[in-house]
Amino acid sequence: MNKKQLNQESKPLLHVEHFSFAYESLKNPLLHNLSFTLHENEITLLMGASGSGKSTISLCLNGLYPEAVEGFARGDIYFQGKHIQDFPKGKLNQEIGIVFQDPESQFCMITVEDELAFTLENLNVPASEMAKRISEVLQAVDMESCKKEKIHELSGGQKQKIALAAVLLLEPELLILDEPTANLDPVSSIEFIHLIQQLQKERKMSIFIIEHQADDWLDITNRIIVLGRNGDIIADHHPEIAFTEKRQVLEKEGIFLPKAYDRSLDFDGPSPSPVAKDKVCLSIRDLSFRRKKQPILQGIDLDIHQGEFLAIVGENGAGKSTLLQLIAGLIKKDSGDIDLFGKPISKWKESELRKRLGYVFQNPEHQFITDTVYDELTFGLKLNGFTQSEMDKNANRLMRQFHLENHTFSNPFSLSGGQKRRLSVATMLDETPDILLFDEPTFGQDANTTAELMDMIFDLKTNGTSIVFVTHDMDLVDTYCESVYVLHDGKIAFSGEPRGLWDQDELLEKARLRLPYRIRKHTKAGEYYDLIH
Ligand SMILES: Nc1ncnc2c1ncn2[C@@H]1O[C@H](COP(=O)(O)OP(=O)(O)OP(=O)(O)O)[C@@H](O)[C@H]1O
Ligand SMILES: Nc1ncnc2c1ncn2[C@@H]1O[C@H](COP(=O)(O)OP(=O)(O)OP(=O)(O)O)[C@@H](O)[C@H]1O
Repeated sequence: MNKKQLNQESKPLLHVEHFSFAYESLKNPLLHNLSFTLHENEITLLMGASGSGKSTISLCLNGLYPEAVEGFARGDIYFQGKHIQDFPKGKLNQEIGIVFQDPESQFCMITVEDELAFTLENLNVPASEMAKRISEVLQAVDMESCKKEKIHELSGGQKQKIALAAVLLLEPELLILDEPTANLDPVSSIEFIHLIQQLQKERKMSIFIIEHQADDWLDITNRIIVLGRNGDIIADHHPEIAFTEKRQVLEKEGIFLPKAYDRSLDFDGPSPSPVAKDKVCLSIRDLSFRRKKQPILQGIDLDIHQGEFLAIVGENGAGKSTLLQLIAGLIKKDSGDIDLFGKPISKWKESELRKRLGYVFQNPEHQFITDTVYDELTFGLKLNGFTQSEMDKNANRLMRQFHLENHTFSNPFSLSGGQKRRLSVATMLDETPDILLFDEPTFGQDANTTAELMDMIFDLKTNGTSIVFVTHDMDLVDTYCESVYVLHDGKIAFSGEPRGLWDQDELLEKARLRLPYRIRKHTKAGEYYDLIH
């Protein structure tokens, strides 16, 4: 088959006909009269602005919505020629496996092994076969060593791999992946895509992937479907056509063009002017931390200067989030010193510490404490005795800035993944602290919201706030950060300006990092096939 054609000649697998969907709590219907067909053996990417309804479609396709939510659907969905409503309970979820955007919401059991055994039990797999099936699937996602681990103790990227393993056990005909690489380190992300390609070939599955950045999927994707802001399909083409002939439509929607197609990129790269490193806000000396007697961090030295934009990078499980939690005083060090403005972090009063230091968690849901977006944005102000009109003014400003103005009274947990992430950042900006810790602040964002978020964070830095930024996106590190720390084997394996990191081939490989695109483009290094072969 000519790869440039859609898979029209393959057999249809799932057919959506005039399908519309509305949430009861939203003023306007979300999805409008959608009609499309997914074919056997096809790999399709679904793209669209944050909040356009991508996750909602995927939950409708496997019959979870509208049943599990307060919403209305109209139109029909057929799987293998049969209406999805005619499938026996539980059968459709097996045929159409879905890995949720937030893998945590998918787990029912405490340990990895129990979670996978639970899935097999539901499939009536005999106990004697279970151990073998569990080992095989953990091997496929490179997580064998975590079989006995508690799921809540895994890092974000590790959880994502376990969620995939659980769904693979179902041996679905159609696999839906909602932003599957969002929390993976750069090399794991490439390996994951390679794994999906292999699985697709071996199991002849169809795959439907929701992604904001198509770059690394391009080689294996047959088709791109784009959902517009008005809830209709605005493009459905082979990637090459979508990103050339339809590029203006996509750009208007705020969709990331793959870097290879994005002529607007400045390949010489901006170079953030180095901050004057005279004022240290936070200093870490010889910091060590263990979990269950295992060293996670050892002998860490790190200074955060006023107005510095500092990145912390490293492979999944390297200890990046742990380091942020130690800095924020949320967990206690085993040894060493963490001083904020010269005073040990443990000596600060909780209320004072929170004013000085803001922390945007890796999982936004861990941060929400109220029932509405408005309450979330005004929680701190209320505690500090601000008046109603001051709170309104502040909340309205933040909702406008973060495109949440249609969600004032929405429950934070009902927002889309990207909206949740933006809310979690916004809540830290009611009163700007001296240091802001961001754990992967841009995941789940489209091109426009990423650019806006980064510009906003950069403005904070320009006004003197220190930014500590955990990310897997080396292009952002290259563009925005003055300093970068690489965590590897519990230690700091590199610290300095990003440009000093990009020629450390051995370290980049060990720490599972990837060169930023502007350098890959010139050197042709770190391309898809270099990384997986
Ligand atoms: N359970 C729910 N109840 C009410 N509204 C919801 C619910 N889930 C999602 N929404 C709203 O529906 C819209 C679409 O959300 P959805 O998660 O489908 O978007 P998305 O395209 O996947 O976004 P993102 O790229 O940010 O993940 C958003 O405005 C969101 O706030
Ligand atoms: N609450 C916890 N209890 C026990 N172990 C944990 C806990 N949280 C994390 N860990 C373990 O500590 C190590 C470091 O995890 P951490 O979340 O800091 O990594 P990370 O670099 O942020 O990873 P990722 O990029 O995947 O988010 C991992 O091996 C993880 O399994």
